[in-house]
Amino acid sequence: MSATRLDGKKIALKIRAEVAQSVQKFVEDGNAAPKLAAVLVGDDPASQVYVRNKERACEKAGIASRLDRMPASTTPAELLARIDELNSDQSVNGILVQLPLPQIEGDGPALDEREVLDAIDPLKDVDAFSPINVGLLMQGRPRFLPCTPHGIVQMLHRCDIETAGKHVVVVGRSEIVGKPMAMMLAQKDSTCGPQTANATVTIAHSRTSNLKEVCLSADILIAAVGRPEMIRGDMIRPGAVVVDVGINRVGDRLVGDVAFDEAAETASAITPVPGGVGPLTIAMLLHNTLLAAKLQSGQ
Ligand SMILES: Nc1nc(=O)c2c([nH]1)NC[C@@H]1CN(c3ccc(C(=O)N[C@@H](CCC(=O)O)C(=O)O)cc3)C=[N+]21
Repeated sequence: MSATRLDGKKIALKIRAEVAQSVQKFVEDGNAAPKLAAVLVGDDPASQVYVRNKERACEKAGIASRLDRMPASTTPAELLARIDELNSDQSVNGILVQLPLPQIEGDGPALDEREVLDAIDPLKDVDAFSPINVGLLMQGRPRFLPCTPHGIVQMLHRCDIETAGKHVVVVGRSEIVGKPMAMMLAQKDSTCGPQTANATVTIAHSRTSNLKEVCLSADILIAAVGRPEMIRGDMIRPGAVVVDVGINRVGDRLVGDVAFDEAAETASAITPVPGGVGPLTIAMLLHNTLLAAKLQSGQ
């Protein structure tokens, strides 16, 4: 392996320490500690782990949290009522509805993710999934930045990886990662984070016919497709930076969207899974929760 391993865990701990310091200052200035409300519907084991990790990270940063567990049989009306309650609860600064929502067993009405996310007060939308926050980002005047793409931007910046003038290929076009990631890297100057804009961006996806050629033209390749190890070594341009957003459970192993060992032969730098992008997502969630508290206190 010749590539540098980009240690997301270490960078995330640094960011979390910075957030903790800012939280402390915010509280010393006479404000209540920021508070995050997480809503977990159903009992998906992976979601349980994520939500617990988020709670623990909040606690370490001095951020209060509450977890609302709701059964998989929750109806849309019940979930929307809970979100309303959190929207009007002045002590709650950030609201996160853990995705994916469970698919209904039996014949009750299905939970529509879009409808649920649309119901979250945009000022408390720490995931930045609401149409208002997506629109603001699109227009280059973001309020909240979505956690995973923001974490990637922070990592590139903190590892001195320049994006200006570079060709970035984003593989995947999800609302959560691919689309906002592409938009952020194409922005002018630093509207979406320091020194991490002005890239030439290509969005590739499952219907891209010449995926290998497109990937081979990337200076920075961001894989966010959700298919285990689909990006192979022969798709990496020598010296490219590879960012692996994939979190795939294969048996009892956690693997990314990139075949790490192959890609590391050719790349100049690469993020591992685990220990890459995942921890950064949580760090930026804490950042957004503090930002939400500041916005709501008029700062
Ligand atoms: N409303 C909402 N917001 C989210 O941000 C959200 C979500 N729903 N649903 C699920 C996905 C996934 N996600 C991860 C966050 C951290 C790790 C993470 O820290 N992973 C560790 C390993 C964790 C493990 O071992 O399972 C790592 O990569 O090193 C992974 C995945 C946030 N998501």
